[in-house]
Amino acid sequence: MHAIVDQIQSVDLNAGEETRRYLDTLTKPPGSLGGLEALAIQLSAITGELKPSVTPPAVVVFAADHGVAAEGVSAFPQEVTAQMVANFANGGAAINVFARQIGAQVEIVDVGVVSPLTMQGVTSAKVRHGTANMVVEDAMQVEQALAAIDVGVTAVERAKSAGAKCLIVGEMGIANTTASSAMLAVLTGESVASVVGAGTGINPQQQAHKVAVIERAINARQANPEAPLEVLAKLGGLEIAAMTGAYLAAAAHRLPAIVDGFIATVAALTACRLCPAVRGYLIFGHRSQEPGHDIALKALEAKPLLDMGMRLGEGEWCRAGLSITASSHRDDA
Ligand SMILES: O=C(O)c1ccc[n+]([C@@H]2O[C@H](COP(=O)([O-])O)[C@@H](O)[C@H]2O)c1
Ligand SMILES: Cc1cc2nc[nH]c2cc1C
Repeated sequence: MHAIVDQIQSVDLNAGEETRRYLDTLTKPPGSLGGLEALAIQLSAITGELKPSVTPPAVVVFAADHGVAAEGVSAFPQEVTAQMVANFANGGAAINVFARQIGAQVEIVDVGVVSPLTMQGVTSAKVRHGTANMVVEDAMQVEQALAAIDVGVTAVERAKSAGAKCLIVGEMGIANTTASSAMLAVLTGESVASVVGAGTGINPQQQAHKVAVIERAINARQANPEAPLEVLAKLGGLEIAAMTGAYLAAAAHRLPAIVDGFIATVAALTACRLCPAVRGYLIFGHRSQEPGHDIALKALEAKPLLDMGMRLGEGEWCRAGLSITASSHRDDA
């Protein structure tokens, strides 16, 4: 496995307990701030500090293409991945607006977009030009999955060196709900039909086709559910691997990491299967409209902070959620 896993230690439960005791000294019935208190306790356990700060935050968006897009599983064509990367780089996407509002730097990382894409504002870290079509062959080799994990690790290390105190990970990849649904079905043993949703907005007929495509891929690839790296390589995606690496690195460097959306949660599940101690470092931002998200959250015993019907995937939670997270530790009352 990637060497970063050896650097991961469990969160500091004693620091969490100290914060719980402190919260109980404040002028309110013990525990009456519910989830906000749980968040404050978790942030202390992550950082080891009684009053940690989550600002400034960093947003990192990983982008890559998926060979399975050729099966007609998305409402959008593959070219949209590269178009959106250009949009992120030009500051015109939703995540740019939200990031500006919370004072976050944004890094866009090309970990495997099909087109060449050399433009200012995009970190070029292509492991390959999109994955292969998982119905026909393994999406990628295990070595490529490891290289993509490494792209995520180094992006987090850059953000930490630049002073980030919390990490918001987003993604862009046409057809990546197909890849994540396939991974999730194998990792949890749930039926494909129960995890698959409309993604970017396909109709019920196209959704039935998407289920059939994923079932064919799962049968053809025969990934071992107990081997997360194999599941990632055979059925996953380059940006999903990079996000997995980002969560591993966040844990290794004791940075709170926000898991935002369905694809991100499947990457988080993969990271936790690779190293269970990662779980304590993850904060679940919001509940996506994608039906598989509930299944992934249940597998992680996670309760998201917000439920607003969002299903973008760029890191959109950050605008609404960062203020909640930050307020759990504001000491100006
Ligand atoms: O994060 C989510 O919950 C989410 C749910 C549905 C779609 N998306 C985004 O839409 C793209 C994948 O959708 P699709 O239909 O092409 O598989 C990809 O760019 C994701 O960022 C994201
Ligand atoms: C337009 C568009 C923007 C996105 N942002 C993240 N995933 C996306 C998918 C599409 C299709």
